[in-house]
Amino acid sequence: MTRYIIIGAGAVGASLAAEFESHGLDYVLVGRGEQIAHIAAQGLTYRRPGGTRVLALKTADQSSPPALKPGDVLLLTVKTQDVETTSQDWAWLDIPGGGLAATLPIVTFQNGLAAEEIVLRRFDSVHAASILIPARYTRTGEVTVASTPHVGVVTLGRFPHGVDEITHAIVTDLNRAGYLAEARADIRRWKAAKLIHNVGNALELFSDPPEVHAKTAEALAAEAHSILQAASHDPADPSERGVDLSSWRIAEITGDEAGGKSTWQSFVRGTSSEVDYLNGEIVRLARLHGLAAPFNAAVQAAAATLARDGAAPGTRPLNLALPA
Ligand SMILES: NC(=O)C1=CN([C@@H]2O[C@H](COP(=O)(O)OP(=O)(O)OC[C@H]3O[C@@H](n4cnc5c(N)ncnc54)[C@H](OP(=O)(O)O)[C@@H]3O)[C@@H](O)[C@H]2O)C=CC1
Ligand SMILES: CC(C)(CO)C(=O)C(=O)O
Repeated sequence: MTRYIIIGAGAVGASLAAEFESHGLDYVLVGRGEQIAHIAAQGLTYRRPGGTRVLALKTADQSSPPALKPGDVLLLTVKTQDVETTSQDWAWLDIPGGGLAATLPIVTFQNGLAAEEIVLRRFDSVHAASILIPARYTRTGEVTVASTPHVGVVTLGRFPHGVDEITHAIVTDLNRAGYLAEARADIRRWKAAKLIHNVGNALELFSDPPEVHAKTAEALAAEAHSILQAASHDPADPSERGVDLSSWRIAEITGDEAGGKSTWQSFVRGTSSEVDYLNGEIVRLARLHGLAAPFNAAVQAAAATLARDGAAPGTRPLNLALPA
């Protein structure tokens, strides 16, 4: 059985560990700070639509990683801004008995387009995952996943393109663990499609009325789509999915307010946000191609200044001037 080394014990990583534990897959969850110390000592409080469980998980602190074995697969579930350091820390670890961790397959779960390019500098077998999951981590030791009946939807492919035996084996294990997973040879198109959605994440940080947010989200997405196309990214269309999402839905879980995407969670926890790799990726691509992305640039700057000023989410309007 493959052992998965899940690096990053937040919303995506801890929920993967909880599902692997519940479905008999082998794994170790590697985290840092209070979060992993709490999970190791008291278990993970795992909230799902069917109820809340406290799960004892196999854990390690990043300061003393588990001894690696040939056949291990690394699942990278940190935010994009932590991918450079994390992949450097892991790539050059020895596998006792021979070889370096850089020879092991690694799966990048990050939103945006940057993670795979970073990891590919050190790892050969890079598998990119695009994950749709309403996972929330705002309280130490606790993760909520409100979707049902499947935990999340994962599209997975070898980066930059193709699928291999390892891709298929990981997809099989994710399906066993309760995810709706499929292998795709054109994973960059799926990552680009998800980014069009994620450029709207930052809107939850601002206090404008919902109808203004809805219009702003449309403008951000349209701008992202046209810049991605200009940069030859050809985002996938949802109709191309090989899995049926018709029964997949988000349920209400008592005790958690609605909304709360990953960017908002970072602000609530007072940690760094991924905005420079979401809206900032669109801005970067626009600049590389002699174009402009004014809406995404404005949202990136507004989120950055909110963080710079240590202001809480929801305390300022965005006040973005949209075309009539
Ligand atoms: N949350 C969600 O619902 C979704 C998230 N995603 C994407 O998944 C990726 C992960 O997001 P998410 O799970 O929300 O992020 P979280 O911030 O919840 O979790 C990341 C965890 O990684 C930890 N970490 C950072 N660096 C290291 C390190 N060197 N060693 C060990 N642990 C480390 C962080 O610790 P610390 O807190 O100390 O920084 C944090 O606990 C992101 O790219 C996000 O965009 C995609 C779909 C949905
Ligand atoms: C929850 C989801 C799927 C919504 O955009 C996400 O990708 C995020 O929170 O970053």
